[in-house]
Amino acid sequence: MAAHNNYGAFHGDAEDEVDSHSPRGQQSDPELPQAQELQKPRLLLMGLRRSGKSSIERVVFHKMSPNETLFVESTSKLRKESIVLSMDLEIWDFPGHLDVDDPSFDGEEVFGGSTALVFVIDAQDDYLEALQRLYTTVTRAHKVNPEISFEVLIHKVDGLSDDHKIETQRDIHQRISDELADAQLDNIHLSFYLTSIYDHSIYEAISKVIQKLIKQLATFENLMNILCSNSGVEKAFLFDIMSKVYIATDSSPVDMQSYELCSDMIDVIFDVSSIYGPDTQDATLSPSSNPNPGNGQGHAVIKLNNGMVLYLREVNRFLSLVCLLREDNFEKQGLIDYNFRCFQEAILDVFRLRKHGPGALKDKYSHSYG
Ligand SMILES: Nc1nc2c(ncn2[C@@H]2O[C@H](COP(=O)(O)OP(=O)(O)OP(=O)(O)O)[C@@H](O)[C@H]2O)c(=O)[nH]1
Repeated sequence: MAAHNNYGAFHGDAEDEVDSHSPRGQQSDPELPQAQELQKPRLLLMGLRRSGKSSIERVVFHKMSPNETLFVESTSKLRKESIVLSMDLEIWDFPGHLDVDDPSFDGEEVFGGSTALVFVIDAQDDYLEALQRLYTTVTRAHKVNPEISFEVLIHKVDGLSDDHKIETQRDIHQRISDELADAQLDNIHLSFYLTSIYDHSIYEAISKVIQKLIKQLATFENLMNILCSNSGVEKAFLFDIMSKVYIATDSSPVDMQSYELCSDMIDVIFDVSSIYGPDTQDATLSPSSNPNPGNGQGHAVIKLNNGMVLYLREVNRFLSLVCLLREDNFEKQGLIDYNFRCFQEAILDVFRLRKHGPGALKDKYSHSYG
């Protein structure tokens, strides 16, 4: 153990060794791209002390309730975690006192193998020190790994008025852009999100961060566009059901209200199904607390009192599609179901192709292989 190592990570004293965690007892799905054939994307969570990093990770990936995070202890050493969602992911949660200029910090190792750096700024606090840390972290990381993406969460905005939120984002953006420009580093791109664990904003932001890690995102989006335009669907989200992160949506703009409705549907359906649903192998929808996988056949409908319908269809045991459409269009449910089956098959083909290469679909599309 390195005596003066203030992040305790790479010399064997990390708080948790890379610990394979799958929420609610899941195992990796052989149908999905797995770590051995993909390099597992690694997300770094950084920020000052008590900015809310660990809370974000616990709320989104461990289903901790926001109020419980009040009792989360300050992180003293790096926590590494391996998360199995619809994709494998590694998350490294750094303690707030981490100094990337400290000689014991191995920037090559940390930034070299990482895909995204999520920097959390506490918007309820004076953020000048955080901006200074953001600048040093970003410049160091970019030097080591120009491919790494920078995601800045302006966090705890639940305490701010709408005007104040916008002003804070503008100010933070301006200050960091000026500093980077002064150092002639304006080629570094940072994305900003206003977040809070007390509403859906944190899920939306993490969804966007995760989507950047998905190489097949454009294919998923295309498939969703085709499904929506041929089925009269206004908006559709492909959700990772355990985290409620959406890994893809169609290309129409995301409005927060539709996202909240679709995301809440997952909670409602899985809560109801965990109480009233069958708890055996034939469970069609796998309830949140039920380790039995769904079989990709589950579906649920909620008719809203404003003439809209929410329609959920399970794609496989990790993913569900949630659509928002007009009740009139839902009259052609047979057509929607047929289109959904084509969509489901195409999504699963993408995963097979990714895992096994073009040969995986040889029998199915023999004409295209000569
Ligand atoms: N109001 C509000 N409080 C939050 C939010 N997110 C986290 N917190 C609170 O912020 C405090 C610190 O959260 P942590 O997750 O421990 O922060 P951290 O960045 O991991 O802190 P260190 O472990 O010291 O690096 C906790 O009391 C959380 O309840 C948020 O969105 N809004």
